[in-house]
Amino acid sequence: MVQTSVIGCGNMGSALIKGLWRTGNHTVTACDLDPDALESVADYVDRTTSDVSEAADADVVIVAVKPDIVGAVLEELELSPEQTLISIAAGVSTDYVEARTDANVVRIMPNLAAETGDMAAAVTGDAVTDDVRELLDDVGEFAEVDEERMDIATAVNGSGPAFVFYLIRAMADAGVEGGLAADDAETLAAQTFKGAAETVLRADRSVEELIDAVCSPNGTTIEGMEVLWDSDADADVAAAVTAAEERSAELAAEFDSEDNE
Ligand SMILES: NC(=O)C1=CN([C@@H]2O[C@H](COP(=O)(O)OP(=O)(O)OC[C@H]3O[C@@H](n4cnc5c(N)ncnc54)[C@H](OP(=O)(O)O)[C@@H]3O)[C@@H](O)[C@H]2O)C=CC1
Ligand SMILES: O=C(O)[C@@H]1CCC=N1
Repeated sequence: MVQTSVIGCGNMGSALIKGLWRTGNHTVTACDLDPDALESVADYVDRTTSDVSEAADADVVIVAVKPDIVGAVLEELELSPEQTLISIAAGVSTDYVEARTDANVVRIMPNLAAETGDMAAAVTGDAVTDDVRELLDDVGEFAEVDEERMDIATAVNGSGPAFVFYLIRAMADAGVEGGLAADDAETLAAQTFKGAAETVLRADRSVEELIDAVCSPNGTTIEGMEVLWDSDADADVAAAVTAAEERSAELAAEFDSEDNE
């Protein structure tokens, strides 16, 4: 069992906690100042605390607070070089965290799907150990990337679920417009995204080949694809990703300038 602490049990921290709980490989301590946040994860952890120093008693400490709180939490957190500190904050560099702890620092950009064991994560840093890889494997898929790629990874897989939720909503709304019950439309749209994603991950065909496979000659899909190919839908998705990437870089620049003050 890996002793793991999660500091900050909001949207992302609680998703990681629930994902880790499902694996059965972790003894988890949840730490948050908000009693309601602790209450919401109490069924998935071994211990809850509002005291950061209690959360320090772990092999792996995941700091899952908002970026602007990371510095304050690190000030309170005394760790040794034998421990691993995982930082998941958007725009907060490995250097920023390393300068404030003695622990091995690993920077990860996770996503909300950790909760169901379907997380896509980017990880960076020299201290990525097999234990960290195992943890990431436990809750989904991961890619090891250079630190300079963390802004784009943040946009693609960190913010990405929101973009996909938006697309699911658009497809479900079209279903409702066509007469499906709202619940059915949402289930059909969401399951279609899930199935399509699984197909991409498992098939040995390219995305283009898979589109071809759905488009029967003189059939229905090609009519819809013609609309998409004639639209700016791909450019709009790319613009959303770029906007998120730029914001991540902006946050990183703010933290760098704080470091140099
Ligand atoms: N949301 C997402 O999908 C993703 C988020 N991230 C990163 O995860 C981090 C957390 O984001 P998110 O979960 O959305 O944020 P939330 O605000 O939902 O969660 C943060 C939690 O930390 C608590 N907190 C604040 N100060 C402390 C402290 N000193 N000690 C312990 N707990 C504290 C907050 O309590 P209170 O509300 O009372 O302040 C809150 O419960 C961010 O750095 C973000 O960049 C990364 C990938 C995806
Ligand atoms: O929106 C954010 O800043 C965080 C980081 C990636 C997803 N949510």
